[in-house]
Amino acid sequence: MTDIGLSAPALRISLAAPADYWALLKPRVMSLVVFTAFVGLWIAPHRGSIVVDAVSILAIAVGAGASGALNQWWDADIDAIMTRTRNRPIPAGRIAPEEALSFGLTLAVGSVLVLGLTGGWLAAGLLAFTIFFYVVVYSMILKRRTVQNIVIGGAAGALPPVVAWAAATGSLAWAPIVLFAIVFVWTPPHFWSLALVRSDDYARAGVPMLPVVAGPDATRAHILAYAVLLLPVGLSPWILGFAGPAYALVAGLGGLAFVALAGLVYRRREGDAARRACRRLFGFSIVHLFALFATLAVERAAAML
Ligand code: HEM
Ligand SMILES: CC(C)=CCC/C(C)=C/CC/C(C)=C/COP(=O)(O)OP(=O)(O)O
Repeated sequence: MTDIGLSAPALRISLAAPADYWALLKPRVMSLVVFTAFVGLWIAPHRGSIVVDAVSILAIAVGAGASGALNQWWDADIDAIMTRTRNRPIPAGRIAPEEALSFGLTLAVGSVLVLGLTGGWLAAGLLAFTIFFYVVVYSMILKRRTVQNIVIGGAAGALPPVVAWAAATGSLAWAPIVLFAIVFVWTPPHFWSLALVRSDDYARAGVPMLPVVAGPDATRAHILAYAVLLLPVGLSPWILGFAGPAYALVAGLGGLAFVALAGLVYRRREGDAARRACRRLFGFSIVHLFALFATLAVERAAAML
């Protein structure tokens, strides 16, 4: 918070810097979430005007950011304990929890209403459900209670392309459900590769992440299993006929590279080599998901020429 310097205590006003509100939205993580939503809308068969579609994507982005702010409001106590998160605006004391709560709630309600007006009430209902799932089901209920927290909670991160498809078409279909499945299967290895390196943080905060509860070796086996599963799931848009050969190539080669990197995580169990393997898989997870969705979008753009 920036003290704007009025000296009498009754007149002291504290304002958080815009950068701190921005950080409440978890912008880097949400950028990829919003990109998957954009692709869900882009490949949908019926699209509205460019302005209406742009406002729909903006509403989904704001809803995602709002859920990040509400997550940080709820998790402030554990974020204060973990090295990775202790400098976030609430635990660092730069934003008051109640400010974050009203900021998050206002953006959440606003984003759902705007999406209702531009993309229809099916999409708005799905966005509201996604925010609810991340904040209430994942953050408030599962995260501190079950080792399967991120497997189930991952559904929230996988829903944005479905929300966006619904905004474009007013209905649902198999294609967005397949996109949901890709992000859903991708999330556990994405997250556990980081959790393996950060397991001390989670242990100190008392969060029952897989490496803390089941140990690193079981986590490595889970990572490898999900990486193997991601290969056919990643190829399914091509198998089902709504993606072309470029996509098949990216999903096939990228999926094999993902399995290979997960294999290295499985085999390298000690010291710096183990940590490097985890960081490499975490970094590649982001590149791979981006590449899958970007290729779908480019193929669709090429088909429209
Ligand atoms: C339950 C689901 C998920 C969990 C538990 C999770 C967890 C995390 C964590 C802990 C980080 C590190 C963030 C940080 O350094 O503060 C991270 C980074 C990231 N996540 Fe996820 N994630 C999930 C789902 C997703 C989804 C669905 C996406 C996108 C579609 C995504 C995209 C990213 C990106 C792009 C980063 C890197 C951000 C950076 O550069 O700092 N995550 N994730
Ligand atoms: C449209 C909409 C509402 C989208 C939401 C998308 C969503 C649920 C993304 C999950 C992203 C994420 C960073 C989870 C982190 O888990 P965490 O909160 O346990 O991570 P942390 O320890 O970094 O806080």
